[in-house]
Amino acid sequence: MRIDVVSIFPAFFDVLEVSLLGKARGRGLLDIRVHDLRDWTHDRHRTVDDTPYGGGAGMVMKPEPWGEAIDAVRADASGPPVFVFPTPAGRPFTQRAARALATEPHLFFGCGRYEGIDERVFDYAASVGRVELLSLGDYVLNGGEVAAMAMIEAVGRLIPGVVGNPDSLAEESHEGGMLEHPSYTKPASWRGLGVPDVLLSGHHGEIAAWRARQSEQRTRERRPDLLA
Ligand SMILES: N#Cc1c(-c2ccc3ccn(Cc4ccc(CN5CCCC5)cc4)c3c2)n[nH]c1N
Repeated sequence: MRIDVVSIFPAFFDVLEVSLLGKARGRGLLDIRVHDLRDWTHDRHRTVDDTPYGGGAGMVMKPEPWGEAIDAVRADASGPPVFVFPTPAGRPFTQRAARALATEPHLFFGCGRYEGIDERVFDYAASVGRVELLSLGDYVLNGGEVAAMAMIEAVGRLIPGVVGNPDSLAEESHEGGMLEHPSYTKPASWRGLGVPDVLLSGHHGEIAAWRARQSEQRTRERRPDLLA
C-alpha cells in the first residue's frame, strides 16, 4: 500500500520511521510519502490560509495549494488514491472504516489546520477520486495530523505481514464488535494481586468461555452501544 500524507507539519510524521510501521516500510509493505503543503505555494510567505468568507473566527486553508498537491500526487501514481481528510465534521473513524481503507492500494491523507480546509478542495478531490471525511472522535483537535497518524496506524497494522501474529488482530477490541478480554502475564502474583485461576488451569475450553464472558461483561459495562 502507498500512503501519501500532506501537512504543513511534515516533521510530525517522522515517528512513522520507527516501530512496526517503520519496519513495514523497510520491508516494502508500506510506501509512506510525507509532503509539505507549502511546497505547493508560490508566494514569498508560502501562504496556506486566509480569512473566511462570511466572517467568523480564525482562518481557512486556501484551496490552491491543496489542488496542486492533489494533482501532483495523482500525476505520480498509477491510479486515483482514496482521499482521506480527517475533520471533526466527518463520519466516525471505526475499525470497520480501517478495514475498508486497508483494502485500498493508495491512500492520500490531507491534514488540515486552522479552522479547516476550503470546502471546494473536497469537491475537487471527489471529482477525481473517492473522498472519505472521517472524524477520530467527538472532541476538537488543533489539526488533522494526530487523527491521520491514528488512522494510518489503524489501517497500516491490518496490511498482511505488518503485524507479526495476524491471529491477534482477530481478538482485539472492536474486531468482533466486542471489547477484548482482560490479559495477564507473569508473575502469577504481583503486589498481592493474583491471576484468575482459570487462566492457569490449562483447560483451553474453559479459558475461552471465561474470556468470552469477560468480553461480554466489559462491553455491557463500558460500551453498551456496541451491543445495541
Ligand atoms: N479527525 C478529526 C478531528 C479534528 C480535526 C481534524 C482536522 C482539522 C483541521 C483543523 N482542525 C481544527 C479545527 C478546530 C475547530 C473547528 C470548528 N470550527 C467551527 C467553525 C469553523 C470550524 C474545526 C477544526 C481540525 C480538527 N478535531 N477533532 C477530531 N476528531
